Amino acid sequence: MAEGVDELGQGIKSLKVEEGVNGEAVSNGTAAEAVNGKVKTSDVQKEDEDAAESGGGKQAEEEEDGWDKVSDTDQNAEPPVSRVNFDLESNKLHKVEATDKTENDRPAKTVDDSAVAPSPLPGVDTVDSPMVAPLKRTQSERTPASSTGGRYLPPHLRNKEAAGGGAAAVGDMVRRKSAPLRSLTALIDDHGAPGPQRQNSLSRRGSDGNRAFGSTRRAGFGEKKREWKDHGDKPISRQNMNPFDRKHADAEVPETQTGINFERYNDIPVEMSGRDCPVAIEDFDSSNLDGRVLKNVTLAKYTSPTPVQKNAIPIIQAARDLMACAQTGSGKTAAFLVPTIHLMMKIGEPPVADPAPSSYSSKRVYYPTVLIIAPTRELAVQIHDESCKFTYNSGIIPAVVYGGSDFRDQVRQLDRGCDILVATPGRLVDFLQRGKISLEFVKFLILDEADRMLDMGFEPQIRQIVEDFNMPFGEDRQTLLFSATFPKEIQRLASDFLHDYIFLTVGRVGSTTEFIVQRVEYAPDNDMQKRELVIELLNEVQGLTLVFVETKRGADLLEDFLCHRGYPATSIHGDRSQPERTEALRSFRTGLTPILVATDVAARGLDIPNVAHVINYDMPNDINDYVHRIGRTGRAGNNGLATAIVTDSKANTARDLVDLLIEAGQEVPQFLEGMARMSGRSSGKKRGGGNRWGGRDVRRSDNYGDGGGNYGGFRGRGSNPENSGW
Ligand SMILES: Nc1ncnc2c1ncn2[C@@H]1O[C@H](COP(=O)(O)OP(=O)(O)OP(=O)(O)O)[C@@H](O)[C@H]1O
Repeated sequence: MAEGVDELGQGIKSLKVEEGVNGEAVSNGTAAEAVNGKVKTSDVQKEDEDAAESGGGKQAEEEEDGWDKVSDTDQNAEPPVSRVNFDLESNKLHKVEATDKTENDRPAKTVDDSAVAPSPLPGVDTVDSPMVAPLKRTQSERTPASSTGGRYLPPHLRNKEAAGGGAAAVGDMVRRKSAPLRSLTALIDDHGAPGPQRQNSLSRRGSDGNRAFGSTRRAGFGEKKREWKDHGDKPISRQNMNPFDRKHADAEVPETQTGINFERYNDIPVEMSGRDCPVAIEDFDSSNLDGRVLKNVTLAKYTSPTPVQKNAIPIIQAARDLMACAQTGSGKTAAFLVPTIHLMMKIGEPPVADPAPSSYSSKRVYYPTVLIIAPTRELAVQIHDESCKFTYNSGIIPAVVYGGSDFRDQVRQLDRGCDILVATPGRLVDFLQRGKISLEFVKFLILDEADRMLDMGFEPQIRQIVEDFNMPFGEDRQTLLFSATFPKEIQRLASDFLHDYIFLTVGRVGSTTEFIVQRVEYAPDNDMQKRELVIELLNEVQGLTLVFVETKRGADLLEDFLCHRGYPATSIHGDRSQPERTEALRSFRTGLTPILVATDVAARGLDIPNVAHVINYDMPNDINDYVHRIGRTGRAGNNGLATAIVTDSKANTARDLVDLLIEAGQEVPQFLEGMARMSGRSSGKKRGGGNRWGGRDVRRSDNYGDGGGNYGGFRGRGSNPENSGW
């Protein structure tokens, strides 16, 4: 039993805590894996997402077993939990009756099949049928043995070689209208006057002969541009609401007190590598953005672009694939949404956007043009909300699907339109396997928090989504990867999904912003002492405070402790139901409960204004997680404070932390230096020098191309030698 629990009373005593090494609480069944000589927590502890919550398909569950089964075990093993809630009004603690979390909190996995189409049969031609054909290609269709001649082919080349055979055949099966075949760049060329940067870039590229313009490859959009329809009186819920009207959404959330200080980013170093990098824009007005999009940018009160936006917008407008790395809170979401929506306006609606009028939900298939994948539900919802802003009054309709919510509700939402689909991987695979969503007309694939999406937890599922469900590839799809961190090995893996991409860094890859003051405190491996330290820190700094812990149970315990001591706290983690998670975030955002105890489920992407202080109660084992966690404060050029509590059992993190602090110009306490020396692990190379954080474009350190930033003849994993003139 963890120390300090007794004092919390009977309700808390019933909580069971496993003791790990050094008495540290660990989640039941958690697997710790040694990676590169350091311990990396399993994805269960990270609990990022969908995990066991992808509502249905057996295969989806099996796919997820590899990285979430432990979570199931954890839940099943957990005894009934009593909670103590703090009532702000009465200023009292309430003990809530014991509930069996296993039964009550666990999101339903089963889906009412009556609401969805039955599994499609192979070989059904659905040209005139509202029922969809199987979207999943078989292995033999993807990689015909004859086409490979028995030699090993990396996954990205398999698709290409198979395109003339199995893949194309299956693609034909699901094409609902006989649209002329157009590549993405041909569409953009035909359907809109390109901006100056893109013209330059495209003509250069054309003269290089590196990319097949006007390719006759199947692309699904017609010769004739179909404008995005004005949906008039159709009930399109979110579109009917003004996303800029604070009345309908987070009206209770105070406006950002400190304002946006993006001019503070102006000195930040920007690096681009790749062939024919477009010139950065200076302001939104000179960006040649579609008028509707520009209007929405103004409505969002974005007066000038952030550095990542200045550089990413013209790259995306030029139809180039992009791997972009920029610091937390620096505006990456708009950096990919704004130009993508601009291009959607240029190319118009795909021919399948119209459902057959008589189609019932259960038989309809949804064909997004843009697919955005994010690791957590909350982040998916946030990106969807941002999409609603930038597509306002454009006729383009964003939708979001994520685990832990009712499948049928999400199907109903898709009925209103699904031009931009934001999804978490598990629920998306579920929809795909049920044939409810087709990726055949996806022109833009965006991975937010891309390094997380491609790490060992999510990568198999992302690969499955990209390779097994008929999504266009190569030049028929534009792929955009964004994150604040991009470890080298993930960069290498990511290039499987990219085509002749540009690598953009704003600031150092994986660095923290200098607007965040970082402090490090030593504490013994003793929860009681750590908790007292947290109380001290809470007394010291007023304002919204986010406290990160390692385990779900640890989050519950700390929340209860704080409430017991009269501190208004709530928590968010993977064992809480979706309504509980949503409510916890809302209550934190609005300041009703200004302390949020969270696992890594809240570490990435969440944009909560005015978080004053991030406390790492448990240091994460991976320094990249630390970067994302502390990035919840100091956003949009504002100041922030982060305090890390380092214990002896976390000495393995000391070296990376020291390097990071030095790089960010922060004070390094002596005890941490000592710990770093004692831990016996030397970082070897300096951060930013192409080390494992991936200080820069991995293509440079891997001796690709000429190494000088011009990769005209660069041959990355994602490039097809045939197309790139090799
Ligand atoms: N050009 C701009 N002008 C004003 N505000 C902006 C601009 N771009 C982005 N913002 C705001 O800055 C905040 C941070 O943006 P965003 O969430 O996109 O950051 P991020 O780089 O994706 O962070 P993270 O790495 O944590 O995901 C948001 O509140 C967003 O609305």
